[in-house]
Amino acid sequence: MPGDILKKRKIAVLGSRSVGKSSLVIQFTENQFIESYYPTIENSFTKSISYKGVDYDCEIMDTAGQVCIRDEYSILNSKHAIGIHGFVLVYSVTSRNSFDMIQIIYDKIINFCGMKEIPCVIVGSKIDLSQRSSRQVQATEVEDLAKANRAAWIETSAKNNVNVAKVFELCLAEIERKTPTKAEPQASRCLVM
Ligand SMILES: Nc1nc2c(ncn2[C@@H]2O[C@H](COP(=O)(O)OP(=O)(O)OP(=O)(O)O)[C@@H](O)[C@H]2O)c(=O)[nH]1
Repeated sequence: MPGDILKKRKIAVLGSRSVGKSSLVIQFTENQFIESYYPTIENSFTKSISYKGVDYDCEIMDTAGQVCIRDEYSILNSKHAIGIHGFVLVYSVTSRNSFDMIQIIYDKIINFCGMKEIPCVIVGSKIDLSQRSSRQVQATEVEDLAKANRAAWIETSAKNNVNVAKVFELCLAEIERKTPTKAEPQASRCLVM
C-alpha cells in the first residue's frame, strides 16, 4: 500500500564511544537498561512511533562509537548517511570530548550529503550522573550549539528512562519540519559516486 511506504522513517544514532547510544535505543525499543558495556559494531531496531496522530514505522540504526577526531574515516561512512531521514547525535554530559565531537560529526554529515542542514537532534545523555558534580557540559552550551546548527536538543537518562521517547519524537518533528513539501522526504539525496 503506498500509504505505508510514506510512513517509513530511518534514523541513525551517532556519537563518541560509550556515550550511551545503545542504551538509549534499547531503552526506547525494549524498555530495559543494560548496566554492562558492550561496544556496538552495528545494530538495527524497529519501532512504531505515533506522532501527531500519525503512525511512523521507524528503523533506528545504532552505530559503532566514533573514536578519533582526526580519523576522517572512523566518523562516517555511506551507510550512516545514505537513505537516512534523521540523525540523533549523542554525547554524554559527563564528557567534554564527546560534546566536542558533535559539531565534527554534524559537519561530516553535511559535507557528505552536500546539504545545508539535516534533520537532527543533539542528545546530552547520562543526566542521572550530573548530580554527582561530574557534569562537564552545561545545558546552555548544547542549547547554543543546537541553535547554531538549527537542530533540536534534549538531555536524557537511559538509566532512569528520562526523555528517551522524546528524543525520537523530536527527531520525527525535525524530519517533518525540514522536509520542504508534504511529499516523502528525499532520504537518498546523498549519492555514491
Ligand atoms: N548512569 C548511566 N549510565 C549509562 C547511561 N546510558 C548508558 N550508560 C552506561 O554507559 C556505558 C556505555 O553505554 P552504551 O549504550 O553501550 O554506549 P554506546 O555509545 O552505545 O557505546 P559504543 O557501542 O562503544 O559506541 C554502559 O555501561 C551503560 O550502562 C545513563 O543514562 N546513565
